Amino acid sequence: MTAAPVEVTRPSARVALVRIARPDVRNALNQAVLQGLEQAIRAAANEPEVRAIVLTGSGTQAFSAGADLGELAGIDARAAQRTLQSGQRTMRLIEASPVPVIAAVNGLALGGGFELVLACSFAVLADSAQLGLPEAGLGLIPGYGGTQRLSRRVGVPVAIHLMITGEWITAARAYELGLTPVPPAPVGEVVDVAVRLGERIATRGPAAVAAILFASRHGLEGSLATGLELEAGYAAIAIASEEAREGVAAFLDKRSAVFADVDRPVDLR
Ligand SMILES: CCCCCCCCCCCCC[C@H](O)CC(=O)SCCNC(=O)CCNC(=O)[C@H](O)C(C)(C)COP(=O)(O)OP(=O)(O)OC[C@H]1O[C@@H](n2cnc3c(N)ncnc32)[C@H](O)[C@@H]1OP(=O)(O)O
Repeated sequence: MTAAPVEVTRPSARVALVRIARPDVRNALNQAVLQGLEQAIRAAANEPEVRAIVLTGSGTQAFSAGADLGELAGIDARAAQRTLQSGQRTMRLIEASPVPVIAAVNGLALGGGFELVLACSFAVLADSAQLGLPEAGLGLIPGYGGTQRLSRRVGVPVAIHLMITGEWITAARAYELGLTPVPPAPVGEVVDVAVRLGERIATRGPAAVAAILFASRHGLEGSLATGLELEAGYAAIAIASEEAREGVAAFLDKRSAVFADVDRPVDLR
């Protein structure tokens, strides 16, 4: 019997802990994880006594290495679209949760893993953590909200640089960029720091907390919704592309991708 890819525990009465449990593949996000996260967050947010949810990865190497490239390699266009929509739905659920979700980033957060951090309302980074969006090197784009949420955290120039170069940033650099106001913590303490933050949040009025989360996003809501639609459209183009097939195959073959020249850029009309 395969272990559940998402585990939920209760480190304190008011705080639920949701852990991605696929350390052998750096907590990669396959469909089972995305659905498990959706169920876990929905269930925890619907428990009246839960005032905060901490989300982390198993092991100390990765929070999550992003979408499961092994699962992506063999899927057809319809399944790819389903995967895209499933991930977007999970991120949106986390972002819109009236009970704040705190990412306890215990290691690498790459691609969809970084997008998972960006969907959370709070983040505590391990000082050994690194974050990056390598999708363009796979012929993909950040399709789980990264093109919209990163720029809203760190500004468009930095977001574009990170998405196109695929460069990783350290936890210290992420803190400098304002990705989180919480200073990096030792990896062995990152969950405890996040749980303590959850307990502090639990002392605030739960209705007030939910209202602040909704109101603070409202200003972005319209543009965010439009932006996410635009991203979804371009992600759908990318996932059906020869570039993506070559990028994902190259990763799995443990070789560098060789992308053919394009005769024209993506239709920008
Ligand atoms: C075919 C046409 C394309 C169809 C596309 C359909 C798309 C559908 C929707 C997508 C929407 C976008 C979502 C998101 O924005 C996109 C992504 O997240 S893309 C993934 C981005 N992540 C990465 O590129 C990271 C890849 N991993 C690495 O770079 C390295 O593994 C690492 C994380 C830096 C760790 O390196 P090491 O410590 O050296 O360890 P290994 O490399 O040996 O890894 C150990 C083990 O884990 C497996 N693994 C790691 N990452 C992934 C992953 N993302 N998916 C699946 N498996 C992963 C790795 O293969 C090793 O396994 P083993 O070889 O031991 O079996």
